Amino acid sequence: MSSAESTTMAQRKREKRPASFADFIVQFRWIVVVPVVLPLSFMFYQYKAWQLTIHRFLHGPSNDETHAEAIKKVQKRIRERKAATDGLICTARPPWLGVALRNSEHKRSTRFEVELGHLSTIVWIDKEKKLMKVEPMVCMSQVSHATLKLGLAPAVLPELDDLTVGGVINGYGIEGSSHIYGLFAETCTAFEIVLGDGTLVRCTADNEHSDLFKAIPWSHGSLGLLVGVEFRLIPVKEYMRVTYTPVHGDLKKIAQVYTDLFCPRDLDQDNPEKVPDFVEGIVYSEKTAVITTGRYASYAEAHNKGNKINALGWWFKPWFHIHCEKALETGEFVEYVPIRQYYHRHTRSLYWEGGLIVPFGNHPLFRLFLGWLMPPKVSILKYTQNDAIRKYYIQRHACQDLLVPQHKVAESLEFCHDAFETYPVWLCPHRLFKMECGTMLDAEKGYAKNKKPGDTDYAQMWTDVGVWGVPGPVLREEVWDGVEATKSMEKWLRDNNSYQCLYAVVEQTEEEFWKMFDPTLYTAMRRKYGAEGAFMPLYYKISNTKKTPQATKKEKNL
Ligand SMILES: NC(=O)C1=CN([C@@H]2O[C@H](COP(=O)(O)OP(=O)(O)OC[C@H]3O[C@@H](n4cnc5c(N)ncnc54)[C@H](OP(=O)(O)O)[C@@H]3O)[C@@H](O)[C@H]2O)C=CC1
Ligand SMILES: C=C(/C=C/[C@@H](C)[C@H]1CC[C@H]2C3=CC=C4C[C@@H](O)CC[C@]4(C)[C@H]3CC[C@]12C)C(C)C
Repeated sequence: MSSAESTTMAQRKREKRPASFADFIVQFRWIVVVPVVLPLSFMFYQYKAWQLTIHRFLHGPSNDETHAEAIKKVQKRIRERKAATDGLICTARPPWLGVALRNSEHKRSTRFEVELGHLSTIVWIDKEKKLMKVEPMVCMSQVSHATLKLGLAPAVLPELDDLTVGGVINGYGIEGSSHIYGLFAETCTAFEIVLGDGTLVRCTADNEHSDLFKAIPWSHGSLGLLVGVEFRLIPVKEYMRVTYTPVHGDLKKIAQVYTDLFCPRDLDQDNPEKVPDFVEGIVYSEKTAVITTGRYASYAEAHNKGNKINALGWWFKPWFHIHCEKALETGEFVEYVPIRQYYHRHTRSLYWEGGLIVPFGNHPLFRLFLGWLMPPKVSILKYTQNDAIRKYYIQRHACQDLLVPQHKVAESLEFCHDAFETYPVWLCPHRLFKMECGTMLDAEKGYAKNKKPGDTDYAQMWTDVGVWGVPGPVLREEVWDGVEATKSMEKWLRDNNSYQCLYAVVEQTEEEFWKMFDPTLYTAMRRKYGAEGAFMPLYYKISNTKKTPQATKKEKNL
């Protein structure tokens, strides 16, 4: 059945549903956001910047010694824990401060909180070795600020200023360069972990703790507390040469054009001539998409006569996804974007979620006079949202990412059209390196015997399909159930050897969860490194269910 036919079916089945109080509150949320949340967000960013400058002025730059002292505080706190009476360990970060959308019920149950807020400095940058060491609460804006002025950048720099290094490693972090380097955690060379008994271990891909090193990504702090990270940097140029390629056709055609733009059919995937530095797809409807590909470019190249430079990061410029959409009318075009502005292209509009929060946010007059206040800080949005808004985002809104093998992109788009009918959809490719040691995520078994475009012997190409926004039926005021849609997506993912991203709301049961993710290495590492009975287990942390005293007790006995 074609996606067009299935839409019509879905539309016919759905009954009308009158707008509720929650719809009303969400529609007029801007009344609080514009005069309150935006100025508060702005002040918060200024405060943070000054705090860092003053800290540096008073204490000088951080180094391995100051870092070691900071770790001791974490070890001391963990050693104070009485296993028999205290709750299980988690970080002391309040849920509203984090970027994740899920409920963080575990932070409302009995728990033993460990403060990591003081671990928020850059320890060093080694320009020669192209390595950087940071503490886990360092956020992405600090990383890009410190590295770009040296002509370097993390190989993968997840977008959104407030994401923390600890968060994108223990969860996941992706960017348009992930088709070359993998997810953020895969660009890391060492993790420092404080275990349940307060011991500090340094693990790397090939030392005696390499098993723990491989198990940390996606573990959400359930194996130990991450207190230091070393990761790779790459040299970057001043500009990104961006090509905007429009696609008109069905979802299969969109998936094909997208794949062809970065996966050479002759499988010559490691040839930089054939593979761009950056890739991203924005699917605007089941018939239209724009794929952007980027290549680093020097100042001299960008300023060659005839080249178009677009400093699209200025506050008065149109939001990036709206700008890209123009290619559907004008046809393919090329322009040069200053590199930092390219890295932060979706930040001002929170991808396209900003449009639901400030509906006139892309209006030229708003941009001109107040655009510099954007975006609202996710944490302040979370802090000021009431229960009706929180439930709306679970029941009447889509915010999920599906990680699917590249050869399943077309099918996943068709599925998403049927289940969510939410546009735009984000496409971001990423490599999954072949692990074969029971990591939670891995390339499909045996994929290398039948390699498809994008695959190499050591990694399979995957794509993050990001479905964020208001579903078609909700826009048409029809019945649509976000919980049911999420459950059907989770089933589809399990049936298709694919994965759900865990910053979002998870509805599947624990049993189903461990069918989606491989528990082998994770479970072994919990046992080997003494995390059982010390750190909250993963499913307990990410699931949406209320943490009753009974549930906590059961988890403690694990
Ligand atoms: N471009 C991208 O890749 C984007 C990614 N995201 C998502 O946002 C999430 C990150 O948000 P952020 O606010 O930074 O992180 P969070 O505070 O939400 O942390 C994410 C998880 O990691 C655990 N964690 C965080 N730091 C540590 C640490 N130092 N040691 C042990 N465990 C830790 C937390 O444990 P605890 O619960 O105990 O606090 C939590 O379970 C990512 O995981 C990603 O899924 C969102 C937008 C964009
Ligand atoms: C997964 C990616 C990006 C996802 C973003 C689009 C979402 C990540 C967290 C989301 C949000 C968190 C909390 C919110 C508070 C609510 O009151 C309003 C919505 C929101 C701001 C919500 C909006 C979408 C996110 C920012 C990748 C991999 C790029």
